[in-house]
Amino acid sequence: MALLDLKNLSIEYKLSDGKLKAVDDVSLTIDNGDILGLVGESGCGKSTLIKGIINLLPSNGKVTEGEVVFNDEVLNKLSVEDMRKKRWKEISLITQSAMNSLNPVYKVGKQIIEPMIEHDKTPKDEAMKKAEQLFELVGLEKGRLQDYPHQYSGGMKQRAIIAMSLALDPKLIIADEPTTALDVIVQSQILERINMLLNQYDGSMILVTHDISVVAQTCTKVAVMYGGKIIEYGDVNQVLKRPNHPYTMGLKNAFPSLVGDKKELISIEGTPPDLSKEIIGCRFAERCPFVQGKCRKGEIKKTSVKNGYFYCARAEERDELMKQADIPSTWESN
Ligand SMILES: Nc1ncnc2c1ncn2[C@@H]1O[C@H](COP(=O)(O)OP(=O)(O)OP(=O)(O)O)[C@@H](O)[C@H]1O
Repeated sequence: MALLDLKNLSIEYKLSDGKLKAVDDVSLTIDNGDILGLVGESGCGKSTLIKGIINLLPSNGKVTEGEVVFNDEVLNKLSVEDMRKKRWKEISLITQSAMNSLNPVYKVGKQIIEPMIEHDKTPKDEAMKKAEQLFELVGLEKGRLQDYPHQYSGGMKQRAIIAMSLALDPKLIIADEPTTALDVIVQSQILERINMLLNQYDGSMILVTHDISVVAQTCTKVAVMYGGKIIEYGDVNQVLKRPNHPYTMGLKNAFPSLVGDKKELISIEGTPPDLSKEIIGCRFAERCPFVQGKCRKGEIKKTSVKNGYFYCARAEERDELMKQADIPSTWESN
């Protein structure tokens, strides 16, 4: 049984003059120990998807189809109160704005140990010891536990929130661009340490990022989102070494490789589609250098591969497309 199973999940926002399908028929699974990278450009539906998973959609947002199954329980049918009980202990969320959720009137240490004492009935001195270890993990001095949030910089608050979200050994951490306020080296150090900690108790993580290099370094699985749909999903080694979808091929070209030779970075011209309009055919067609007539017609079929899938009308020609995708001139305005 998977820890998290998203089954054909669709989410819509109501607009004053219509609706917007921000998540379209998304399916994926996360097992214990998996670190899933959810990548894609701004506006492609990543935040909406994670808000849908934890039942935190704004009032105009709604799951219109599908299910979020976590530990054999359908989360999108739970009451707000039942869902609240699961947060922190079972599923913990780290967002950029979370750093504003530190309470200014309490010392940071108190805020970290309180959930351990309340939820897990951990004795106070043990909780404090764990808080110290977590601070070490995120690179904060333990003496800082005695400070108030206003004595912290933005980056320090971010680290404290990460420590807090790990305090109850949650089964699943959902981290929405958790380290972008920090510099690149610190980012990768912290992600590596979170990984090590999760490894100790087989915890899992969904890491939302627009940076495919971070995924390569941190994740076991990857879901590439574009225009509300996961257009490619699978094991990280498979997807990043041998991408099947032209958008993934393009993303790979657009980020520096962490290992290996320096290569020319090629950006993908254009912008993602407007999700408030109906999209017929492939949603990447407007920007795809390999677009043909058949890409603009009807539903694009799903092609299953080992441990994953992708949606491309030219799936059979994948090897040839990959060769062309490696050539910079392929991506010049088409
Ligand atoms: N409350 C809302 N009401 C209406 N539309 C919304 C709302 N929130 C997001 N959207 C729209 O849903 C789509 C997906 O947005 P979402 O924030 O999920 O994308 P994202 O990939 O997380 O982007 P970013 O990386 O910028 O956070 C966008 O078209 C966005 O404008």
